[in-house]
Amino acid sequence: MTRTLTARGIAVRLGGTPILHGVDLDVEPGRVHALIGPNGAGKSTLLRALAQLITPDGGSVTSSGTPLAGLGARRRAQLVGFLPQDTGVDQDFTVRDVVAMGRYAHLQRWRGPGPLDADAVTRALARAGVADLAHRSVRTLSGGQRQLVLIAKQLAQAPGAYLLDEPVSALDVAYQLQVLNLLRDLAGDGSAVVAVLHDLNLAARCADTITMLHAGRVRASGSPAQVLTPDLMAEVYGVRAVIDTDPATGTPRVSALGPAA
Ligand SMILES: Nc1ncnc2c1ncn2[C@@H]1O[C@H](COP(=O)(O)OP(=O)(O)OP(=O)(O)O)[C@@H](O)[C@H]1O
Repeated sequence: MTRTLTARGIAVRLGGTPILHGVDLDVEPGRVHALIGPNGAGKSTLLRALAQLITPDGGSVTSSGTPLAGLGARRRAQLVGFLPQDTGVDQDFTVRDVVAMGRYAHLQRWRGPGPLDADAVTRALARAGVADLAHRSVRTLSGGQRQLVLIAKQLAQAPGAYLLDEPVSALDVAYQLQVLNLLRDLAGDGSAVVAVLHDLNLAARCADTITMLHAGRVRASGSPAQVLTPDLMAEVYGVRAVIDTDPATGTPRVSALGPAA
């Protein structure tokens, strides 16, 4: 399912405080789009608004022209999937059970899962690299393993757009690369992918486009080379940074050297 995800003028207030001020975002199918910005810039809030987990006070989110607001949960889950930043799980489900919950979006009303759903779950477990954990209780997993399991759940859900809040924050370097390659593969399949990434060099390597948020507003949006500039690093992060080209990957490389002058 190839669908464009578009946000226009997203405004959000939380606890009476304005957090997002008219944010626009365009994510094309087949593209990985990174959201970056300092702590508290509003990245998670924007992702939650895109996923309709919070109702924006203004603006709209559409999937290839279909407004997400007001859709039923099942239809919405076909269009967008969300990986939260906090992957804590309280209940005593097996890994396979959790991944199978991703199939909810595709089950017929009054019908249980069928062989196609079971196949989709098996493939998702394998693709996320957690097939060997399938029968473990999620409560017994490490933070990184839980992150991979929730990514597998999204793969089973197979939405039009994947929204991932810091999907590699708990992962070791090998799994970081595995997940970032997976995001590229999902885009290659025609999905729209939006990921909050704190590691700017990983964002530069993985993303086609980057949006930089600052204090609830889009400060810059474009290719990694357009967004990762010394001026914006100084203005938005308050750091003096040298940007060169990583000789191994050919993508921009950010070296933060100290506080901005
Ligand atoms: N429920 C809430 N009530 C009031 N303010 C909130 C609430 N949730 C978040 N905020 C505030 O909204 C702002 C944006 O938070 P958000 O989590 O979206 O930022 P972020 O860019 O994802 O940050 P981080 O990189 O630290 O995860 C912060 O100042 C935060 O304190």
